[in-house]
Amino acid sequence: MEVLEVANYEEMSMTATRILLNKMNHTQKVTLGLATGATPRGMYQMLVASHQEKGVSFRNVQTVNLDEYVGLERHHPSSYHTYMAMHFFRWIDIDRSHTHLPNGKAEDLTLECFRYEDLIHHMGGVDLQVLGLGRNGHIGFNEPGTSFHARTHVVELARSTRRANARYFAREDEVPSRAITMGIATILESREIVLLASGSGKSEAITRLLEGKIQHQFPATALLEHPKVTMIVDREALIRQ
Ligand SMILES: O=P(O)(O)OC[C@H]1O[C@](O)(CO)[C@@H](O)[C@@H]1O
Repeated sequence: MEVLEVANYEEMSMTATRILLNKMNHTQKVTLGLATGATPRGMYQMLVASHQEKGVSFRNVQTVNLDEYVGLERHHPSSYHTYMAMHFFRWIDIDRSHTHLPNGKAEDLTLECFRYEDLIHHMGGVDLQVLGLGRNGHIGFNEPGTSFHARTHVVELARSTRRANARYFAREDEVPSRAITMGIATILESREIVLLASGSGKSEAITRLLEGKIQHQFPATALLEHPKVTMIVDREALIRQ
């Protein structure tokens, strides 16, 4: 795992943006795995700016997102479908039929998980996966204790995760209790992974990850098994706990 230490959130976002644009430049049709949450927002802003100000095109890009809440309509203001549209897709020239998220409203959720896995496979796999990091070490919505062999599946969200994400809902009890997420095995099949972390809130998680021991109670340590991971971490997140 390569660790890139950067000064702050802006520099983290800029470094991630550069890596994505470089991948787009060197691959004819690129499949990006995308994440939500507060962390990648700056990166999306910079990617949008590169389209609007420098004419970078996303026509050769297809995307798959890591996760979506179960039970939310795609147009719900707090769904990840809405997040992606508002922060990224609506501002760029990507073909919207090439952007994919799990359907949290599917009647048969098990079937939806299989469909999503199949879709990723037919897209040729993920060239570059962007990840945020949960304070409890989750990646996607893979909570502590999740099998590293898991593929796309339905998860019960940890209380701490629901609490952390309550800021995106009117009330904490409106945060869905379940989500569909790519599994750790699905994530590890990406050809390349970029993990982003910024701020003191992530420093405990980063300290644990940098210990370098694989622990099922800390899902992000699964990344230690992947041959091409770049971690972009700012100074605050690197302060040892
Ligand atoms: O970037 P944030 O908001 O700190 O969230 C970290 C992680 O938690 C999630 O928001 C899920 O709880 C992920 O989507 C994200 O990668």
